[in-house]
Amino acid sequence: MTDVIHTRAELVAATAAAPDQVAVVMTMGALHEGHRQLMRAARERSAFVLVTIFVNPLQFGPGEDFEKYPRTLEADLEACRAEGVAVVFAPSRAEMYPDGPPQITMNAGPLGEILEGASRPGHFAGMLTVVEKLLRLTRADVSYFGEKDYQQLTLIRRMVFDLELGVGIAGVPTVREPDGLARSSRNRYLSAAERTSALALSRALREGAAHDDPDAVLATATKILEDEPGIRVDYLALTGADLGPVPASGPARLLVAARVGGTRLIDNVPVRLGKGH
Ligand SMILES: Nc1ncnc2c1ncn2[C@@H]1O[C@H](COP(=O)(O)OP(=O)(O)OP(=O)(O)O)[C@@H](O)[C@H]1O
Ligand SMILES: CC(C)(CO)[C@@H](O)C(=O)[O-]
Ligand code: BAL
Repeated sequence: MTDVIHTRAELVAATAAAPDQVAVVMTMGALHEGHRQLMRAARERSAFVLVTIFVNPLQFGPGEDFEKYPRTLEADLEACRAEGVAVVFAPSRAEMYPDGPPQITMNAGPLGEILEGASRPGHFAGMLTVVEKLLRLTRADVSYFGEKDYQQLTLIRRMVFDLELGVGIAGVPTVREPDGLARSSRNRYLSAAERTSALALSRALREGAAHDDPDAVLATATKILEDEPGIRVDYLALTGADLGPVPASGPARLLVAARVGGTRLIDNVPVRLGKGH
């Protein structure tokens, strides 16, 4: 049985009665296989999985897709029931921000300024603010996030470390379509032709990551992206696994963001640099 609740009072009652650790999966709804993988990972750890569904206005900039973001609550609840989720918390905007937009918000620091942060100013401050609130409101023991949003995951880990939030953060590898496209709620905006163009992102990352030399990684990925006329690349970046400088050898990350028609997509993969890795 999955309880669907909308208020803080109901949330307090639900978590007080939790029979196990509170394992939280935070989402903006329009649930797909990627979200379901997070729920399954959470279920392995706890009998009490709580999913939040909230399209957080604070993390959307002017001209972004806050209004048109897909809202599919009934189908989302079906997915949560099928995954054995104990509680779905789907608050209204007023429930989350009873006094309007908060005056005190998170500062995402220097890691919040690069890549996604450079393209979406204020996005990570808004994201961290709601994640911190949801960690507290749900009394989470552990929370699960996808590597698809790798910079988000990295920043959440950093916030938990820097602010001693005392909650576990678990990362889950990106779930892909059989042809490689990373699952995303925004994929449903794509026409058939755009979806074909969008495949260049995962192909560029996959073929780039097959190399162990940074120049070859970037040259391979760049060529594939340049050869696809249906996309406009926002960034392609090779970083350390912590999003810092590229190491001479060892784990690194290759990240991309691009517009396909009117849709902005992101993706990333791990890379092993240096011979013998
Ligand atoms: N393909 C995926 N594989 C693994 N985790 C995912 C995937 N897609 C989303 N997630 C994770 O699900 C959680 C909720 O993400 P969100 O609701 O924004 O979905 P989304 O599909 O990333 O949406 P969008 O792409 O439109 O931002 C995040 O932790 C996110 O990283
Ligand atoms: C973590 C999150 C639910 C916060 O709004 C959102 O950024 C997302 O869906 O990845
Ligand atoms: N998936 C990250 C949330 C966002 O794009 O706003």
